[in-house]
Amino acid sequence: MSALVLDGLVAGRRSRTGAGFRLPPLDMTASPGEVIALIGPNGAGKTTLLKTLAGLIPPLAGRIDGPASAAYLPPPGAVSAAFSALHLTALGRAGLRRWSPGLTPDDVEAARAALSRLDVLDLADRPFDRLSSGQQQLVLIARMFVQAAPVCLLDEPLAMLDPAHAQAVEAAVRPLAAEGRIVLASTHHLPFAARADRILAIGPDWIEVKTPAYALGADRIRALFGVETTGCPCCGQTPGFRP
Ligand SMILES: Nc1ncnc2c1ncn2[C@@H]1O[C@H](COP(=O)(O)OP(=O)(O)OP(=O)(O)O)[C@@H](O)[C@H]1O
Repeated sequence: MSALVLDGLVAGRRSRTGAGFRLPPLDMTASPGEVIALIGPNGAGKTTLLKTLAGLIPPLAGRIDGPASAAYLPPPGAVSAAFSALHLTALGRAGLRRWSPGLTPDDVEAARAALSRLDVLDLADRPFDRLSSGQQQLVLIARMFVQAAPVCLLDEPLAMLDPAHAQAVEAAVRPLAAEGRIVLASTHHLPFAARADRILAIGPDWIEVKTPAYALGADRIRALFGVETTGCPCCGQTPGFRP
């Protein structure tokens, strides 16, 4: 799998008057197997950047080179589907095989394996729309496993989750990368960001990609959120760092 190379990428939103939202230029190379956490205050531009990387919003300037396809996981509650969890997971394979009027045995097998891997095979026959937010997140991450996308973009995967589901979702993220994918995940949960390989922080007029130890230092947290803390401004938990 190849690296994701951002060369002077400017993500933003155009407005009719031309004065839309615009992030500073971003230069970054992400390697296969890397987990990068996106942090920044509300409205900083995390979703805008992820959607730009997913090809859902055109860049305002610069280049995105590397893998041709990316899978985008929207924030919890954003996906509505009347299919079963198994069906929705299996549909992740739609781009990988010839057109078929229904699911093939291979689709079903791949979906069952992915759901089982995330310990949610018991949800297979449940309608996706009737699952809780945390259950839906796990199913959508299972779909990422069958999608085989080299870049996985997760928009606040831990939002609205209780500690147990947050732990389960976080535990599912690292294996996505361990299979050689590049994972970018936005979050307001700094202990989760602390366990990433690198942190992409979006400030008021700056953007930087640093180690967790640097990005979560008191100075950078103050610059980013305007709060005095060495722990997570949301939960007070002290971030831990990967060795
Ligand atoms: N569809 C849209 N059209 C125009 N501007 C938008 C649109 N969506 C978001 N914006 C603006 O773009 C800026 C960045 O928003 P974005 O959703 O990317 O921030 P975020 O960092 O993901 O925020 P949060 O942490 O609150 O989810 C904000 O000023 C927002 O108002």
